Amino acid sequence: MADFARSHTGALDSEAPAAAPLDLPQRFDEVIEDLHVVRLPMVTRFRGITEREVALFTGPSGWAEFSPFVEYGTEEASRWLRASLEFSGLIPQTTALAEAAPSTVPVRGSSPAVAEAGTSGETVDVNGTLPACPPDQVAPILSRYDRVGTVKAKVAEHGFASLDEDLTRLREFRRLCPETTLRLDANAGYTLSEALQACEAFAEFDLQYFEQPVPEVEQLAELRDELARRGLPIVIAADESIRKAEDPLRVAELGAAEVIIVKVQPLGGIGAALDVIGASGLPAVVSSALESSVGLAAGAELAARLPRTDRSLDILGDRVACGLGTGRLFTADVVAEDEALTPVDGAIPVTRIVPDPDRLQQLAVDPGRFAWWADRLQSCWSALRG
Ligand SMILES: O=C(O)CCC(=O)C1=CC=C[C@@H](O)[C@@H]1C(=O)O
Ligand SMILES: [Mg+2]
Repeated sequence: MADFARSHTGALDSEAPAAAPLDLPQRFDEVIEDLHVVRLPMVTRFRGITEREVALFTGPSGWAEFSPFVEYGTEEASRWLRASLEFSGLIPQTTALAEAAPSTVPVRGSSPAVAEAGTSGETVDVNGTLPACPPDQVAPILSRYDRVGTVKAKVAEHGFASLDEDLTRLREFRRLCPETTLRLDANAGYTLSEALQACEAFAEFDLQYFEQPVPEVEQLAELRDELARRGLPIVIAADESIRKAEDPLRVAELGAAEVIIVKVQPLGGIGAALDVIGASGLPAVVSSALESSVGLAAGAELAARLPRTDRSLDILGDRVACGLGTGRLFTADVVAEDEALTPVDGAIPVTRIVPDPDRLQQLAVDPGRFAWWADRLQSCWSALRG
């Protein structure tokens, strides 16, 4: 049993937990045998960070990752915990998940601790991710992805002020990769009028879609109307606007996006994500939340179960390239390179990951950070109990 911090303050965010209370024991350490917290160094700054802390634990179905970004409060982070508990088998799968395609997946890693290992050999396509970087970094970053057919580039890191740098980086990208499918992601970095100017400027790059140019759902809808009025055929995707069960319906009702980006942990699990996709009726792309291979495995399982509609085929093609290639943004992972879910020829396998104990030790955070994560886990656990 891991040595969990006992100094839990019990201080929760004031809001109610994200979904119906779960019937869980009072303390999570009565259930979780083995908790590890590791720090993964990144090859470059991404989303403002250069290292990523993630917590890993195991349950009846195998290893799962709990890795809300450190600034997230308990209410939001407890959805991430619900996802990890479901993936580890510590809480039952939701109906959508249980009813989806068969779930026998192979196991990779040091010791196949999960009995139901299969040999499906299934893979899902991924996109490369190009962070906001100087133009001379474009080639070295892309070379880490070898033969990837789709790239997602981050723009608007400093809002509209980044536009010139973004255009220089994207021109360098197009010079190097004239045929590669390109997506952009502004992480809600523009106002509506800035987004319109940016779309005018980005139209030359032949985009598959543009992810979350503006923060609000209503602004996304207005942006789409105005793009149509100006005859700019840019497909808008919603990412930050899709976090709770009710969000996709609102996005669909307002016509705010033509594509939704879904992430397993923020949405509360694979089953919840499938519900969200079903409710919206919109084409979906699965993205990572910048996870270790353990967390990426849950994303790959969801990606393998994406419904394919005519609209999805039309916008996203035969095989949806998901944002699950982010293993390439780290310099270390919890399994050896040849077992990690890093893309090879633009795809990753659908498989369960068992971390390597030596790596868990080498990458472990210091006791203070471990105690912080154990405390956070307990807070989220208490919130889920309601
Ligand atoms: O989609 C990808 O290619 C990579 C994942 C990615 O972009 C993200 C991962 C984690 C946090 C987010 O800020 C970011 C995103 O906005 O999609
Ligand atoms: Mg995004």
